[in-house]
Amino acid sequence: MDILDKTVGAVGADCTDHLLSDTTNILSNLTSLSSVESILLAATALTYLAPDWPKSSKIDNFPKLSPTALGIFFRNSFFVAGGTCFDFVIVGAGDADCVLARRLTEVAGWSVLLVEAGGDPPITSDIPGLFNLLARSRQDWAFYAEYDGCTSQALNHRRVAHTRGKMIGGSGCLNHIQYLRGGSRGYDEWEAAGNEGWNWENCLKYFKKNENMTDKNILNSSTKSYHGINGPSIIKSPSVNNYFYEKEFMMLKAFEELGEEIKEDPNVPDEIGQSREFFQVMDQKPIRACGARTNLLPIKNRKNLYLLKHALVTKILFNGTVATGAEIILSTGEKIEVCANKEVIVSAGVFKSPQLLMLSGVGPCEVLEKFNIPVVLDNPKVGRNFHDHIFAAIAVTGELNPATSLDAGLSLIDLGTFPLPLTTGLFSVGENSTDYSALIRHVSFLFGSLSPILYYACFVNFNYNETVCGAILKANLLREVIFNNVALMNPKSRGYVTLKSADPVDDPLIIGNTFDVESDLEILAEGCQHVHDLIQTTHFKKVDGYFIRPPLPECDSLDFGSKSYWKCYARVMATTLYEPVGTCMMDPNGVVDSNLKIHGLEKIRVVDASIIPKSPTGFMGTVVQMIAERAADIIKKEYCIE
Ligand SMILES: Cc1cc2nc3c(=O)[nH]c(=O)nc-3n(C[C@H](O)[C@H](O)[C@H](O)COP(=O)(O)OP(=O)(O)OC[C@H]3O[C@@H](n4cnc5c(N)ncnc54)[C@H](O)[C@@H]3O)c2cc1C
Repeated sequence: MDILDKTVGAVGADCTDHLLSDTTNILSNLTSLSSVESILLAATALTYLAPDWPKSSKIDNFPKLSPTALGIFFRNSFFVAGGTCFDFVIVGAGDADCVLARRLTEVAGWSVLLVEAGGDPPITSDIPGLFNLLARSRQDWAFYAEYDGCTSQALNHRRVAHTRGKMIGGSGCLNHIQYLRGGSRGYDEWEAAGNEGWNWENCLKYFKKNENMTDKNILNSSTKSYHGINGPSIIKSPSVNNYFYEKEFMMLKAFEELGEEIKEDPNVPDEIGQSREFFQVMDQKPIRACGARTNLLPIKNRKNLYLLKHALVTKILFNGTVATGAEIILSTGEKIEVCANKEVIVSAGVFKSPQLLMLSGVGPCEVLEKFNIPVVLDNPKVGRNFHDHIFAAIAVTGELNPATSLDAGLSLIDLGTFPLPLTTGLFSVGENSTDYSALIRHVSFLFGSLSPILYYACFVNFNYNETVCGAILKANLLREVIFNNVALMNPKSRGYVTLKSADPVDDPLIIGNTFDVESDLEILAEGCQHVHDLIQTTHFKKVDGYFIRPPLPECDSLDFGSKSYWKCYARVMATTLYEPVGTCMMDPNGVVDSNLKIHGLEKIRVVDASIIPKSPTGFMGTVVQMIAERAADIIKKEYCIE
């Protein structure tokens, strides 16, 4: 039985239940396009060599020995025995962990063990244009939120698909590597909520510390002072060819006609404006420059760095309220325990971190009791405050030009043209155009006609159903499609993550509560309507561009263009922009304090996207790397290391 068949809750009274509609003929023809993708993949793979990722430490039944001493003799093949002690045991080797590993192992006297459930990133991760293929692959945890009976009916199985990386580098190795920090206000709000030191000025310091901006235009501009040039994260704008340059310019112009300002540099803290995109891409080669490559690879031979791959942390061990280590299941099925002299750092991401804490006895008492988990600390906030940048897609057609498919296809090989997104920007809806709470971000992706990548993006990445993707792919047979992600930046609704069972191998239970607060839906609906108006601009009129209106049984009886239509559209089309946060919230009354230590416990911190109390308007990978940079400094300071 398909795992998804287990899902699907009750359908709300006012929501029509239309699960999967008729498959179109077109669609079945288009499935053969995956062979195009295979050819492109094979051709592109030839131009790459897989990097020599750090080796996993060997596991043996050695008695307790100093890992540092062993490391001297067994570089890359040292032993981690049950009971071995490290100064820091880090759960995960994801986006935050790679930064932490780099910074903490700078202290030669500290030993650091990363325990990662996945293995090495595959070649599809290296090639930026192929990141779509990683969704639902072995490297994706592939979580799904529960159906709430009322939203996201246009998705397969009516469930939001939460892709999360399961490999060295975590989600950073399958994300879209767009580099966007967001506005200053988002960070200042963290401090205003009682999280001392987490303000824009301080965060900027750590964004810069992490950054190696290589874009010549930015480095020669007045915004240079906002950027770092000595950090590990390589940032650049893609060197676009004429085709993409022209399209980028066209989109910026179209948004300008809709009344929006054009910005040269999206990473200065102004809130509102449209700009082209910046990415984490290697400087000379178009290879993903995610945290694993830029932070972990360069330090893989440090003698105080230890790594266990294909190893799942199943429990944090406590002595009273003091964290002492971790229980780990190895790929062989063997269970071992390691101990942490200084700290355990939980960095397993927004879904797995709260799950692991609960499995270890830290969380809401009633949940722990339900699953017979001995209580270490009753904290009702663990798993709460879950929120995301929810988006609805507005797809419009561009030029009627079959030849562009060649350009789009070739862009996978000529990676100088990657990535496909053209522009991004923030705008505000509602009567007050500077209303911060009503901010919307759009990301516009261009797909040349007959694009296999659009097929993947629609079905696999965004998980839209056959009816929706059928309409979009039909339009794409002969025309370019501009796929706009219209995303809510400051949602008030909050969901939660909790346990499905006491089995650490089980997925956590994810409840989105997406539009619990009605104004969230109203703002997203207005955003959709605004982006739909692109078709009224000069370029789109010239090329007879149109909005690809997918058949939506829940909405089709409503007046097209009315407020109620757009509200219905936004509700039914709602899905994730992959930026969930908040489940181990940093707050004086939350889960961690401003030093990221868990309230009420000792020798344990959380450092990942789960600590974000309220989503800023940037992309979360960018934000998480900054958080890890600052966390490393906080830790060093506590141990009096300069
Ligand atoms: C498809 C997609 C596109 C995105 N696009 C962008 C973008 O363009 N720009 C951007 O800035 N952000 C983007 N993001 C968001 C960004 O990638 C994430 O927010 C960020 O990487 C999260 O980092 P993290 O450290 O919190 O978690 P992760 O990077 O997910 O790391 C968690 C790690 O812990 C491991 N783990 C979990 N549980 C255990 C356990 N029990 N034992 C051992 N290991 C465990 C996981 O396997 C994983 O490696 C995107 C995300 C996705 C999924």
